[in-house]
Amino acid sequence: MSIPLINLENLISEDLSARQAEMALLDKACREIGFFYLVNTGIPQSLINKMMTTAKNFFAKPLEEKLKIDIKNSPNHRGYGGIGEEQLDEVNKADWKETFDMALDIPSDNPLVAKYPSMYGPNQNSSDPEVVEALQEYYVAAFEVSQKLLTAMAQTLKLEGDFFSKCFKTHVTVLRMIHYPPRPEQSHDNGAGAHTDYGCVTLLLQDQTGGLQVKHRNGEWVDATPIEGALVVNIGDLMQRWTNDQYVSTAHRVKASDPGIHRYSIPFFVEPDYETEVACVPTCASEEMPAKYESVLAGDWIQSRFDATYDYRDSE
Ligand SMILES: O=C(O)CCC(=O)C(=O)O
Ligand SMILES: [Fe+2]
Repeated sequence: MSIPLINLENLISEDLSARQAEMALLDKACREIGFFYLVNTGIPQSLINKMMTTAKNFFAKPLEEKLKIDIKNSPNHRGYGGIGEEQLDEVNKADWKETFDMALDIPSDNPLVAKYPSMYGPNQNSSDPEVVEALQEYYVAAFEVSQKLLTAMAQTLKLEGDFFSKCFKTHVTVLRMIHYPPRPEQSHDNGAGAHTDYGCVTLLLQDQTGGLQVKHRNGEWVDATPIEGALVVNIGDLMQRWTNDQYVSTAHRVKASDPGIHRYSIPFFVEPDYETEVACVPTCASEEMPAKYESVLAGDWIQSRFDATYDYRDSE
């Protein structure tokens, strides 16, 4: 079993037959494994390289400096998360990784901030302007890719093209940088514990180290071997729910890095406006296959999943 490859250029092609052929591949990937490589994304290699350098530079800063923007001081989950902060696998050890999260910077006087303070609000930025600038540039580029992809997914599901993308006005999409330092002892094999992602789709930029594994339906763990210039895309739980389990949100994990190895990855968690009502899309229900889930607000759903994985949120 391998992870399929989807060409974004074909998905947005003027040539109808090229587009339909790629849409069929996309549909199959979303239904069967929920993971695919996305190539020809239009994100320049220079920006990809800049992001990898940015991640290295950011995490190489002294802990004291990173802790000035500690995620524990952010009501809306922005900033730096130290090693051990997150435990994605509820049974095994905490993840051997450090993280940085940012999203749309919403001024405190926006009513959405008062209404949903744990999701909306300002970022906690690095004091290094180059880091801030690179992250902002990449956020815009990755968002553009996500909207093209969601449009293609809507078309593939025989919905209006803007069915998903219209739900991204004040969205809660998160850009994260992750550093997996070498594991402290041979027995600690958890870079990121086995989990599914919460949102619509995740676009992952990874370095060339490897370590990400995807759980196939037959129980086998498949390596998501890095491909230069490609993003690894996966379906999240919200999209699975939205499509009545037609598109699958698949478990994945990251092995901890070996001695001397540092791995960097940059996921972009594509998540719609908080108040998006997520109810079974019309083309995914029928008499034989009735809607399985109650409608839910996207933000409430994501929030409930967050609470399960972050220790420091338990007391809130
Ligand atoms: O670092 C990776 O390759 C994947 C990370 C991941 O799955 C996540 O943060 O949700
Ligand atoms: Fe993930």
